Amino acid sequence: MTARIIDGKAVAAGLRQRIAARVAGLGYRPGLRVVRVGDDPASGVYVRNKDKAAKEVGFDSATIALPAETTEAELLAVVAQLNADPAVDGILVQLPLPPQIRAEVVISAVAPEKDADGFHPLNAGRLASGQAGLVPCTPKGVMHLLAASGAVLPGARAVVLGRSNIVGRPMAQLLLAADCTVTIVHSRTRDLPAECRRAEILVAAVGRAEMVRGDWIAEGATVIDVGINRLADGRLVGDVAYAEAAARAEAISPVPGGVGPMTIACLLENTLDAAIARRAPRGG
Ligand SMILES: NC(=O)C1=CN([C@@H]2O[C@H](COP(=O)(O)OP(=O)(O)OC[C@H]3O[C@@H](n4cnc5c(N)ncnc54)[C@H](OP(=O)(O)O)[C@@H]3O)[C@@H](O)[C@H]2O)C=CC1
Ligand SMILES: Nc1nc(=O)c2c([nH]1)NC[C@@H]1CN(c3ccc(C(=O)N[C@@H](CCC(=O)O)C(=O)O)cc3)C=[N+]21
Repeated sequence: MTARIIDGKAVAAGLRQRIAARVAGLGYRPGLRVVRVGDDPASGVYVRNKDKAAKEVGFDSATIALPAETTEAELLAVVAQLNADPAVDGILVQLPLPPQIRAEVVISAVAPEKDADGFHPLNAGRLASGQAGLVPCTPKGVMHLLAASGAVLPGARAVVLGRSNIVGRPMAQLLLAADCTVTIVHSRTRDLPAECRRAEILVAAVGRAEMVRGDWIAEGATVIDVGINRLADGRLVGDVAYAEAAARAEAISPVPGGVGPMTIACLLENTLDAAIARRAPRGG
């Protein structure tokens, strides 16, 4: 058996098309601002891709590039200005930040209703308590991919590999909200291969190139690979050994062309949802 490929590029293109159609009917351009501190080359590519995708769906999008020596207070002042700007619907502060800036302080300073990343503790708390809010883009993109692949979630055993605030934890919350039986595994888990082999749905977000081997995968599982790892030879690989896993899985997402494009499409979706919620408040 060789697995069906879950084509994130195609699913993301479809999502962007639906977003563009909704934007065309609005009568205004949703505003997105991406703030970048320093010039980490990897971030540069992502930031450019975000800006390009946002403009293509009709957003008013701009990147604010600040020097690497920017202080926390200076960054907070920029965030405050964006919070107060009525033309701005979505704010994203690109991570990682330089060491003199505390990421959690900056994340908490973004207005929760403009938090396009869904990283603010209020939005994280809403997700954990089953309330509506802005949801982190990468796990949200994974849910779109699972839906597109036809995976049946209620009652399914799902294993999430990784527990970061950006991917693993919110991923587990979304799968739980979709009625999966969820297990989170991490660096202190005793027997990772055995835990992963129990998964009907496996989401890998560890940041370790090809750590998940073929014999960690149950026959017929759906595998979503969030990992983006650049090898010494320049190749981009996921957290899953793709060929080995594809020999056992029923469906699998590739890297590149899997979760990555979905993350960007969901950033646009969050910004559009934020614009609609903020500009047309219920009862207002
Ligand atoms: N496709 C996309 O759009 C995105 C992709 N990514 C990619 O996803 C991956 C994960 O990102 P992120 O969550 O931010 O990473 P973090 O480094 O923040 O978290 C990694 C998690 O994996 C766990 N882990 C690390 N090493 C091991 C190990 N050897 N065995 C078991 N568990 C381990 C850690 O456990 P512990 O908590 O115990 O330390 C931690 O919970 C990266 O490759 C990143 O590049 C990230 C964001 C977006
Ligand atoms: N505040 C914040 N929010 C983020 O969402 C955020 C961040 N900071 N910092 C960095 C990570 C990483 N990330 C990716 C986005 C798109 C691709 C992507 O489009 N990847 C393509 C192409 C990859 C390539 O060719 O380099 C793919 O996988 O097919 C990957 C990774 C968002 N992140």
